[in-house]
Amino acid sequence: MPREHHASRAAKVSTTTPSDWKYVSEGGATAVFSYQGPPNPAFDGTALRLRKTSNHETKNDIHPDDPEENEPDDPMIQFQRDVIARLMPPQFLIELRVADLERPWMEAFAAYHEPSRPPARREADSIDVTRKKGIQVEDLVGNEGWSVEIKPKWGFLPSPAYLSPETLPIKTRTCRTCMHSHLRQSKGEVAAANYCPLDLFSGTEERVKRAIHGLWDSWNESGGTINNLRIFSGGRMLKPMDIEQLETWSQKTFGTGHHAQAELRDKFTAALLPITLGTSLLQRVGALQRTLDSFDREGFSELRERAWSMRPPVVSDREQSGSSSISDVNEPEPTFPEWFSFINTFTSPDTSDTAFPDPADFPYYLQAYLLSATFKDCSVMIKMPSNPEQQVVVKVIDLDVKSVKKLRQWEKLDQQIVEVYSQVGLDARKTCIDAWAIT
Ligand SMILES: O=P(O)(O)O[C@@H]1[C@@H](OP(=O)(O)O)[C@H](OP(=O)(O)O)[C@H](O)[C@H](OP(=O)(O)O)[C@H]1OP(=O)(O)O
Ligand SMILES: Nc1ncnc2c1ncn2[C@@H]1O[C@H](COP(=O)(O)OP(=O)(O)OP(=O)(O)O)[C@@H](O)[C@H]1O
Repeated sequence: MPREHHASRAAKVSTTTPSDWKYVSEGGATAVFSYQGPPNPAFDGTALRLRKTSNHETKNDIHPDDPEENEPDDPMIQFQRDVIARLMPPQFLIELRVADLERPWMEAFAAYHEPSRPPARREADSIDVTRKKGIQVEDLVGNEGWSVEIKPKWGFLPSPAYLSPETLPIKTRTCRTCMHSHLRQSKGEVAAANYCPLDLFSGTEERVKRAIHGLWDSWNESGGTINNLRIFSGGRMLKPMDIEQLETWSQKTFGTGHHAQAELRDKFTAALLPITLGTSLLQRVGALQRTLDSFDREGFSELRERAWSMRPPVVSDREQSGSSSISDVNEPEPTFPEWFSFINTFTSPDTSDTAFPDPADFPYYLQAYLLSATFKDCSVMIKMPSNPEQQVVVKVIDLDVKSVKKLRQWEKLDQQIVEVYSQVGLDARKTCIDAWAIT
């Protein structure tokens, strides 16, 4: 059983003022603010990660029904401690502390920081002022020096074992992220179309260099709006069109301010390449993504169907919900004791890949699939030293628990990605090479 859980707690954030915090950035679920107030050992060098709430619909939240008065700690904290920490060396993880929040302070905080948020995000969601708990984290951007954030996405090609004859030639040639970028472009959306994660995960100099070039080019072409690459300098996110800001960063970092874009890209790549090649973090993330998702979405859906068909013929959830497809009904969210037992099995030396998974073991494979999704969506933060005494810091962030409520969405997205890519002519299809493919 998991140990009794007592997460460490942050000092009272309501003793700070909203203006002591500076907006850093945000993702789909949370927004992050760096402490920049008066010197205070309880907050210096830390950031606050706050949950957001959709302006339009209920989010795929794992604990939406908890009464407000006994809101649990953010599940990410226990998930990192009991699950992620069993798979990731500690040097790659950041400390997470519970930050107690108070409604009036949250309201003032959200109102103060709203103008700093990107318009598209403001339209979609808001800081959830009803939350009583946030997370205080080590600030990887800070006020000095510069940091790079890479969201690598999916670093592997699926095993062909469970693919349909129609999708097999497509999915084993072009990686999911490159196909997803194509889908986004076909819808007129921004995408990192010059970047292939299989290059980044390859571990070979030429290919990693190509991946960093691709990230830079997409960052540049998208006006810095892609989420696969973010560059921070002096606590602010750099934007390629802000020439003055770019020149200041270049001056401080590379000793000369004025560079042609290609020259700046080369300097950026030269700084990042040895770090990317020298860390074992990417290989570990890629290996976890791959081993936890060993049947692809298609094999997983088939296993799920078979598991449902084996259930006793009582009034099924499907009938109760009036639904005709299992895709519309969810299994319960795994509990922490279940996660604990999963990770024991997964890390056990006796666990071997089975060629034909038993549908009776579906709960295990469901957890594996959810955990794979966490690693497919995480980001790598690289904090460059701001003086010769410091070392480069490489951390993995955004290791949230994924919800079973996303299964249907993942199924639909997978189908759509392949369907749209199947319309690309054979000659125009990208060939992505998986350096770590299990043969
Ligand atoms: O499905 P994907 O691959 O597009 O990933 C989603 C991300 O889109 P991306 O492709 O990285 O731009 C998406 O990122 P953005 O909101 O687009 O920055 C989220 O990370 C989302 O996770 P969650 O809903 O916040 O838990 C991610 O959803 P999950 O698939 O991880 O559930
Ligand atoms: N420890 C940190 N220090 C500095 N900045 C951070 C830190 N953690 C996160 N950030 C910034 O805040 C952003 C949002 O955080 P995070 O990725 O955890 O949110 P999310 O909503 O779960 O993202 P996603 O939608 O990608 O799942 C990150 O992309 C990064 O730019």
